[in-house]
Amino acid sequence: MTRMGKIFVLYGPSASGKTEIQKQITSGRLPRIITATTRAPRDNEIDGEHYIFMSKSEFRSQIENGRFIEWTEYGNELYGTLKDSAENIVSGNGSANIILDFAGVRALKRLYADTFAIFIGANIESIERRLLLRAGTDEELNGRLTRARELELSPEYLALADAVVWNDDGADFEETLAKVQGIISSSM
Ligand SMILES: Nc1ncnc2c1ncn2[C@@H]1O[C@H](COP(=O)(O)OP(=O)(O)OP(=O)(O)O)[C@@H](O)[C@H]1O
Ligand SMILES: Nc1nc2c(ncn2[C@@H]2O[C@H](COP(=O)(O)O)[C@@H](O)[C@H]2O)c(=O)[nH]1
Repeated sequence: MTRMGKIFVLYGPSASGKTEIQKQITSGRLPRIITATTRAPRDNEIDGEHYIFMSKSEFRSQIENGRFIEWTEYGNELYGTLKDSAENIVSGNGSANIILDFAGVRALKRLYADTFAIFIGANIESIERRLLLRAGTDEELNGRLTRARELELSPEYLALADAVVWNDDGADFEETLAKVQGIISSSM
């Protein structure tokens, strides 16, 4: 399929700033594809806005019915992109943005040649500080830190990126945002 637009994927370690960046880059010209998850909503998260929240049995039944273009397991939870959420955007000519993990970036790149992956990184100290501020269990915190150390900050993970932006503590968030916006504008 020939499309004019691109799908900009933000990926990277937990707490690197993907969601904060996504809030600022999402617009009529660059809508966001809302994904689905079985994890519990965080305090500020609204069903249908931040994620489509569903039970594991519902998620599994949607997998069996072929409703996902891709899905993954992260921690002990399932995450996936529903065809319905993506189809208006990917069947048109416009661009869109989405947050995915490593498996999701690989899957989307296989499905859509016009996928542009932006790695949003942060050093492990920043990730740990931010995760400690976020309500969550010790198990979740440790799982996310281990995953960041062992996988999400690895050269293999970064190798999928078409562009890399670091957002460590101490970096001015506005500058991070300007870098991401510059990358998107010049690639759209
Ligand atoms: N440059 C920065 N300096 C300090 N704090 C930051 C910076 N950028 C983002 N943060 C903060 O870090 C926290 C994590 O950010 P965010 O939720 O966007 O991360 P994420 O990559 O979407 O995480 P996850 O993948 O775990 O959902 C938020 O509280 C956010 O405000
Ligand atoms: N492959 C996919 N990965 C996804 C999807 N939605 C989110 N994610 C990734 O999951 C982790 C954890 O997210 P969190 O909100 O619990 O912090 C993160 O890396 C996201 O990028 C999806 O539909 N498919």
